[in-house]
Amino acid sequence: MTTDLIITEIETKDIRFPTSKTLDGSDAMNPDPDYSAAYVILKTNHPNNIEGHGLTFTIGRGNELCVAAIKSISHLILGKSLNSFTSNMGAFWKMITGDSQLRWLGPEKGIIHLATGAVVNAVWDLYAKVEEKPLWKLLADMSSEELVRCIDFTYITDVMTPIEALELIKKNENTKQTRINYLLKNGYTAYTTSAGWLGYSDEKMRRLCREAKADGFKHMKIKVGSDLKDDIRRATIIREEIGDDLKLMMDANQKWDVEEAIENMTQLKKFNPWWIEEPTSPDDILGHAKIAKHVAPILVATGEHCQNRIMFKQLFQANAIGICQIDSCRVGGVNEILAILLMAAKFKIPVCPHAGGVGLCEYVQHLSMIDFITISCSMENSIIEYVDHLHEHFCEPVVIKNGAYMPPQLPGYSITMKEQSLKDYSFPDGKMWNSK
Ligand SMILES: C[C@H](O)[C@@H](O)CC(=O)C(=O)O
Ligand SMILES: [Mg+2]
Repeated sequence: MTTDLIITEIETKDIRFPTSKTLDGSDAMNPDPDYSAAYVILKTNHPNNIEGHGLTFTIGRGNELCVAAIKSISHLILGKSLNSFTSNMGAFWKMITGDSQLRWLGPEKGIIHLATGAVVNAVWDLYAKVEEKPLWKLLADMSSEELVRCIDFTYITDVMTPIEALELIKKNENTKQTRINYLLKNGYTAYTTSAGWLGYSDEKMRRLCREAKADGFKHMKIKVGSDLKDDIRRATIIREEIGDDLKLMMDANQKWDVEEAIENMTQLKKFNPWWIEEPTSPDDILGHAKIAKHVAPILVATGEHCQNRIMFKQLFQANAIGICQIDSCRVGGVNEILAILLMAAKFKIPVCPHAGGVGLCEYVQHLSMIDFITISCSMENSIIEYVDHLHEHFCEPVVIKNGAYMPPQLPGYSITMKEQSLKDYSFPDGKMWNSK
């Protein structure tokens, strides 16, 4: 069937969850997010009605702009066969990001690139469903040559060429199965952000810390950046609850200027944070490098707002980050993620994906697993973010056991939402938004 599978119709949806009511997901820069998804469904002529699903994450207002951008990209794939894309996934990605008129809106950044992420991920979801494999397995089963062919190396060949990528992947090709077996048995270590949202009361934070510890988490992240005195109070509480053995990470969500970040981290270093995340503007590569130099051995982490592989390349080149936080839909989907994973492996920077958002945990587990199986082939200092929200809306929600993500089993990219959830949380007409 693969050869004749045609994308016959493309549906988009504006899905929003009112998380601002409970302040889940709140941080110093984003005090009241409504976790949202610009959602796309690729319908096909498959006899079993197989569909490709994808989403890009936003935090509420403006989600409609991403939906509109997805609609604008749709003409590039409507009526085409899946096989015409999967026969050369790198060329497919170049085609999607290379539309001569749409490209002006980026290039490869902002709303148009968020929409690209949704569409590209939906095509990968469809591909994996048709092949009847979870995405991580689809990628793991590719030959090194096939995997490298998925990547557009434009603008990164000064750091990573296709030949170098092939050498890097081939080195560990023969031991892939050992790592797959390891994952199936032990999973991939998760860390939790769920206790540390900025809008939570001290009591709630204490309770969630205890629960997270009991659930087996060994790493926790808290939000900082609103007021230094509050940051110190909250960090004190967290350390009281989790003790000195568990690793603590801090996330400032871009709140500080460069010097301010250095000064504030001087005050916060007594809590022994492992990393400081998004200390300043995501576009300030030299600023990150300066902060990294001054706050060492605390590592600088960033990526959830890093718009493309070229920015990641420069962060690596400038020694600006010690942790690479890929985001499954901020950049243009799976293909671009593979390029970033390869560069991270070359620079020996651990990858700890961003997953604070609806659907992001479901997405990124596949990416870390493929990194471990075929690219960096290491889990040293690599952990996946976990947030305890909205998983009930997915057909295959993440499974966490003893603080680790277990490999997804169903075909696809785990991002298909339940029909009822898509209906109820549709904005503005779904029953959760329109109670009239
Ligand atoms: C607005 C989001 O919840 C953001 O705070 C997530 C984030 O920074 C993270 O998970 O890291
Ligand atoms: Mg963050």
